[in-house]
Amino acid sequence: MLKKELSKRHIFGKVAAYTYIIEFQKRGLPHAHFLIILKQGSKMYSPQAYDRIVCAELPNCHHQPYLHSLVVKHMMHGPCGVMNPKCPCMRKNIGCKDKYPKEFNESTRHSSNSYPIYKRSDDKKTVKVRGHHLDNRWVVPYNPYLLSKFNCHLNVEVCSTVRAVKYIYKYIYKGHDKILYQLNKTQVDHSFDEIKSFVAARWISAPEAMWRIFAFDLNEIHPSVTLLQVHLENKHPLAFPENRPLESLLQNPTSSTTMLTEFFAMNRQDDHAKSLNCLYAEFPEHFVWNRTTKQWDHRKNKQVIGRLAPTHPSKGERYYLRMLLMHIRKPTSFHALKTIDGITYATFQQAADKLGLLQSDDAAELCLQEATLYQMPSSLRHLFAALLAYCTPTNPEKIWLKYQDSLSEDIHQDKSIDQANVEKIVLQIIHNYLQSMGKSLKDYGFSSFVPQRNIKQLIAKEIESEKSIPVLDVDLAALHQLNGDQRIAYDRIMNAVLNKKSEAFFVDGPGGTGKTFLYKTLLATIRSKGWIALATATSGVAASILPGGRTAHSRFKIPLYDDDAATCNVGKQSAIAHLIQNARLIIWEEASMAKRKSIEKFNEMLQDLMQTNLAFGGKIIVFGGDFRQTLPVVSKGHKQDIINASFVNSPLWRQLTKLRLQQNMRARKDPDFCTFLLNIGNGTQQINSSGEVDIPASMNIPFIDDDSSLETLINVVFPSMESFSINPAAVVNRAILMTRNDFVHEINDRLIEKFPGKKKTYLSFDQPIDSRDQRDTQDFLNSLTPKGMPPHELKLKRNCPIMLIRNINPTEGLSNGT
Ligand SMILES: Nc1ncnc2c1ncn2[C@@H]1O[C@H](COP(=O)(O)OP(=O)(O)OP(=O)(O)O)[C@@H](O)[C@H]1O
Repeated sequence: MLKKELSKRHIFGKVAAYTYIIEFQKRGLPHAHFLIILKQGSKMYSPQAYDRIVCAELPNCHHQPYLHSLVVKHMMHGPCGVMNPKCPCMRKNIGCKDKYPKEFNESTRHSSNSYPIYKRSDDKKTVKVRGHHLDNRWVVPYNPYLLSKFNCHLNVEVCSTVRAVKYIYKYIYKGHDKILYQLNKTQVDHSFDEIKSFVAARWISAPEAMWRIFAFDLNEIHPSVTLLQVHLENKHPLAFPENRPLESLLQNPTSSTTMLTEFFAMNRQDDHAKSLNCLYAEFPEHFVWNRTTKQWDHRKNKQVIGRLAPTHPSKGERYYLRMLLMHIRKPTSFHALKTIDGITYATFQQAADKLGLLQSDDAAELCLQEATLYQMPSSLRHLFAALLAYCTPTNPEKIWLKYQDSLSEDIHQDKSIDQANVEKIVLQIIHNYLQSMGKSLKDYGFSSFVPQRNIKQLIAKEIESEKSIPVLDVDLAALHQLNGDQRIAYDRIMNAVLNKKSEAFFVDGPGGTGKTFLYKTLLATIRSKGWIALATATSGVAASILPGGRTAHSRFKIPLYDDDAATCNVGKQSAIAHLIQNARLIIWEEASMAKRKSIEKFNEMLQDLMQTNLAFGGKIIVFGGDFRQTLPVVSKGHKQDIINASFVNSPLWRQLTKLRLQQNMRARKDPDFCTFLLNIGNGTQQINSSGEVDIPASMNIPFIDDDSSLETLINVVFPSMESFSINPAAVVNRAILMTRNDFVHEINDRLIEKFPGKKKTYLSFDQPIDSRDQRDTQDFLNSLTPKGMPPHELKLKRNCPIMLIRNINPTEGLSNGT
């Protein structure tokens, strides 16, 4: 009925789109979150327009007695705060999470990043709710018509800013609450399979069960969205049963038909489709995809929106194909998409360039041009490789030709090398940099470039660079400092290495028990004998701590994305394959943070290289980590998804020899802190009545007010900024963790002001797609802080710590996260 009021009777105006989700909470009663997007002519832009729909005041009890009684009954918040500290909205130190009571306001006005601030007059009118007298500051915004009609709690807000809209979307898509429970049964055989006993479960109350039994809608998006396939010619995914003969699959004509190929076919053969002159994205508005016949049928009713599957620029031609599909109407084939003004181009990229769809490479060029003024050729080559890898310029060869001289200046000095060879050498160096980032110069055009194929030379280079990793005396001497547990682990591992006995280990130790100390000792011992020991870690930061460390993903070319079919990209004849075959020991630190699939793919690659079915190809591997610390990151995953993705869930886990380190070496002088940390990790720390762990008072900074408490925290963590500027290493061991990006920016701003030295500010340049919008949108774009991007205003000082967010040069330790 509510849906009908909104979308059929248009009580708020003509509706362009809506989405809603039904939720069940607390005692299980259903409620809906509805987001309505109005059509252009109906959109509200002014506070006066908001007032026509939303009210946040008590109505007049004489003129509107019914409405007044409903507001009192359903729309008064709390009371909370001092009147009722136990109200469910109350949060420690913050007060009411919904920020009630609100302020009095003479009139409705815009607010910077949330819902509007509604009119709440200070008219001294109060009502008695749950034993307390409440005024207009406690009224939850409502719509008088809907409230009177439905006689229930119905909060109506105007989403006047992008942030408010994003918040609502988050609400709508956040999914259901889940709980995790463990089944304990009497063990007959005394074996307890920890993994199997974890089962994902959803709490369903009786009303929700009824809702589902009657198959009522739980959510809806209107218009619905059809996702359209985007693939290169004959490169579409095909699903088929495992035992189906490949021949029959190939003979089946529908094996080669997809949404895209049939879109082309319709544009060639169907008169209606031809007359529509559609873009691919518009096509589903008129035709519906029949999955069984794999054909587009004429759409009779229902409104839908078409969306092309997103593609990242790094996907090369597929990205440019998508771009063309977004702009070319009624294409009849892949070939037709490449044909512009009668000329057929070799690639989709060239066609897109010809159509003027590609951004100019100005920014990349300007950056290189500026750098040529003061940087040495070797740094310039690094920069050029980074620009290729991260800025995806549209015409890299053109930029290369323009700056070739500056990029080759040093090699040119060597008069024994002729011009043609200088070019080859410089391109090879750039190619090598790109390879360390998992890319190749070939990915960026450079059709005439032939990478150095002399495999013997490449093998020698890889082995040479591993063997040249310096062995530090302190790491060698550390052998005599190992504590009892470390010594046992060291002896077990070295015994396997010396006797070439295939075995895989897992070094399990809570933070600070000296895992890294042990790895460094092992690496030093083995390398000092002239043998190869590969040091890898899941994260770039951990890898940078180990001598010669690389991330496991980059070292073993493990696929980054969860693609079941993908394998480690290590050819049997490649230099890396030889390096792995020759390695006496492989260390993988922070394996607890790696996804089990990555480790399973690593195992398959080793079995393939070593031609054996033994676990990890019979190599001696030392995995390490601490499952009490960070687990694998599963995007938008719930606890159960994270547990499922963990190494412990892999069949390989059972094949590892577990070595335990227990003595905390980092905090030997603070045993209370050690015990506290360990208890948290083990889940044995006592919890309070709300199910939370109380942080001991000695570790807390008392809350006085936002400003002074934050200042105290900063002073405790960074007591002397002066000393850090002399000894930069001291500062990188300290950090303040925050829950939100805007808090991080606020603290970074404060810290950089305190840091000694002259401040330098770097500004980013934001550009809207349509340059005519530059004036209106620039400030807004500058205010955005998307993840993985530095802020618009980046303030730095010499020696201040920074964290890289790209793999600039992994071989030199400049990887993401370091
Ligand atoms: N046997 C030892 N003798 C002296 N110092 C040690 C010993 N073992 C470890 N340490 C020191 O203790 C500190 C913690 O060790 P380390 O960083 O190796 O622990 P970790 O288990 O890797 O910790 P985390 O899990 O937090 O990374 C380091 O400063 C290290 O030098």
